[in-house]
Order: sequence, then C-alpha cells, then structure tokens
Amino acid sequence: MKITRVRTRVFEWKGHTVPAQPHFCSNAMDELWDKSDSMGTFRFHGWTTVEVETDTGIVGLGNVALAPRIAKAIIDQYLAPLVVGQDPFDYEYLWQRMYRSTHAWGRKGIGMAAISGVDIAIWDVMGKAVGKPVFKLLGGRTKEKIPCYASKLYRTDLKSMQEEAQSYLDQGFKAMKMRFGYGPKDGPTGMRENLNSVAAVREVIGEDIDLMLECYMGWNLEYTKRMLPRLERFQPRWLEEPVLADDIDGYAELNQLTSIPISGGEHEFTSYGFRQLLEKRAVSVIQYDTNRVGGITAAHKINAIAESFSVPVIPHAGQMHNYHLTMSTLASPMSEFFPVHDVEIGNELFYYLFEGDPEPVNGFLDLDDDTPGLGLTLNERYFDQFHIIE
Ligand SMILES: O=C(O)C(=O)C[C@@H](O)CO
Ligand SMILES: [Mg+2]
Repeated sequence: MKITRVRTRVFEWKGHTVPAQPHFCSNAMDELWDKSDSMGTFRFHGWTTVEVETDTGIVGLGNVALAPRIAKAIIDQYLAPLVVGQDPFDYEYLWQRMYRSTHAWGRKGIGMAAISGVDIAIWDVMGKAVGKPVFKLLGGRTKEKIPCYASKLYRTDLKSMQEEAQSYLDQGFKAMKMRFGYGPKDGPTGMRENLNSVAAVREVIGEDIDLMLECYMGWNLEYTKRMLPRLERFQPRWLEEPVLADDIDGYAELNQLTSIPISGGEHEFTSYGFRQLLEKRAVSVIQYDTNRVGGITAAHKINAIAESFSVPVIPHAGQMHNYHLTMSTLASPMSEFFPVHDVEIGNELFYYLFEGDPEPVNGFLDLDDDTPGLGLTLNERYFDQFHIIE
C-alpha cells in the first residue's frame, strides 16, 4: 500500500459567531498594557483538513486546528513530499521523517501541529485498511464507556453561570470545567470576582460533582500563589494552565505547593516535552491535544510515559482523535467535551466540519467497535458557511 497524495484544505468560518465578552476568560494576553485585542488568544475560526490518499482508494482524514493557512503551507511544501510514495503502515518511520527533516523549525508549535494532522490521517488509513477502529490498534477497549466532562462556563454574570452549570447537571454530567474571568491586573476586586464565581458554581453543583478551574495562562506565579490557599476550600479537581506553558519550573513550584492538582500540556509537544513535565513533577494531570502534540504516534507514547509516572491523561478538547487515545489506555480516565456548538471561540467548528463524533449520554460517550479508522467524515452540509482554500 502506498500513499499517493496528501490533500489539504483550509476552512475559514464565515457563519454566525457569538461575540466574546470582556473578562469571559483570563488569558495570556492579559499581562499586556494594550487591551484592544485581549480576545485575540481566543480566535480559532479556521481549521485545516488533511486527506491522505492511497493507491487502494482508502483515504485517511486528519485535522489541524491552529494557524490553518500556515499548517496547510507546511504540509503542502514540506510534509507531503516526505510521505507520498511511502507505506502508511511505516507510521513510526514516517513520523521520524517528518520530525527530523523539519527539526530546525518544526519541533514545537505549528510545525508539530502540521505533523499531527498528517499522522492522524495515516492512522485513519491504517484503521480503514484493516477494518478496525483506531483504538483497537492502540490497545483496544479499556472502558465500557468514556466518562466526559462538560467544558464551558466562561465568565458571565453569576446567575447565568449557575443556570449553565445546572443545565450540565440536568444532562447527566458528573464533572464540569469553568473559566476564570480575572487575573493579576484586576487586583483584589478581580480576585474576589474569581472566588465568587467558583462559589456560585459550587453552590449549584454541590460537593459530589467534580469542578475544574481554567486560567488559560492568564495568571502569573505570584498571583497563583495568592489564589491557591483561597481556592482549596472549593476542592477543585484541578487548576489548569495558571502560567505560561514555557514556565515549567513555575508549574513544578505550584504543583508542590498545594493540594490542588495543577494541570497542563495543552500547549506542550512530543514525548520529549512531556517527559520534562513529568520528571519535574510539574503537572498532576496531562492535557495534550493529539492534533497538536505530534498526532496519534506521539500521543500513544506519552500515554505510556504518563502511566509509568501514575499521572492521568485527560486530553484537551475531546474530539475523535483524542477519544481513541482515551479509550485505549487506563492512563486516561476521562475526556473533555465542549457541550455548546454555537461558534464562539472556534473550538466548536469541529462539529460543523466533521461528522461521526459521539454525543455524550448521561456524561458518558462511547466509540463503536466496528467502525474502521477514526470514524469521522467531512460534513459537507455546512461547507457553504466556510471560505474554503484548496
Ligand atoms: O478546553 C480547554 O481546556 C481550553 O483551554 C479551551 C480554550 O479555548 C480556553 O477555554
Ligand atoms: Mg485548557
């Protein structure tokens, strides 16, 4: 079997978008003095699709969710020539080929995200070729179903947040993630606002529901140290990405300081990056995203390393490429799930572009044992809502 072509397309959303409100989520831009584009971190309104075609007629489907036009250019100019003419079952060799030949500029960030898109499509080809779902090639079914948590609760007025939390309870979710709206620049008032929002959500969900707290790198070390003792009484399941992804020593310091597990990894790459996080005990929960971290080939290795450190893997963003990894390892106890599909920051585009992602029922989702590959197809119904670049 040989790869004959890699087809990439960029899909840029032109449909209705819910405007992001100020303070809806702290983020890495908050430290800057110019607030005119403080929502810039949250504009992910495009996606790259990757179709790996083969001489058998089997086509594998992968995706990249970051900087889509650049991801497309990287795949078209650098990666496609490395895999065309090759056997997709030589996936480790192909991964190393892509990784090593782009090493000078591609190890982290968009270079690795582009490699991820091709790698995911290659695994889809392999699954389809042997007639098995990808998770059956990775370790198989380790759970009857995958527990998943509802992930939204961006900061709005407290009553609306309480109603939103109640709606996730009503749908049967046993865990949910909320976002902080304020950070270091907002002083003691912002600190109080942050604490009030956690108290408001806890009031609705009680003690028996897991609550996760997301900072999206919008805090700093000093601010986080001041917040941690104030947050402990809410018993969060984890505090997510309090500081910039590059401040690994900062994560390690925080993680030793508190009973609250510190999570991260959504902006980390490859098994090398995660080995470092784990060896430094910098995170207590790992949150790679398969379509950034180096694809299924890299994520599978990270699962094994995480297992040996007894650190759980709960990938960023749910979505099919992550569900297959979660299903196939005991190291991954749960998945994230974005419960509202109106397009706001852009994570939601996935549900317009692809068909086949499972919907949770009572807080659990499942994968089909008999659907070959990843089980996703392009959803042409919404193509007219995108500007498509071939
Ligand atoms: O879901 C997450 O963990 C994210 O970080 C999503 C991001 O868009 C911030 O809310
Ligand atoms: Mg996150």
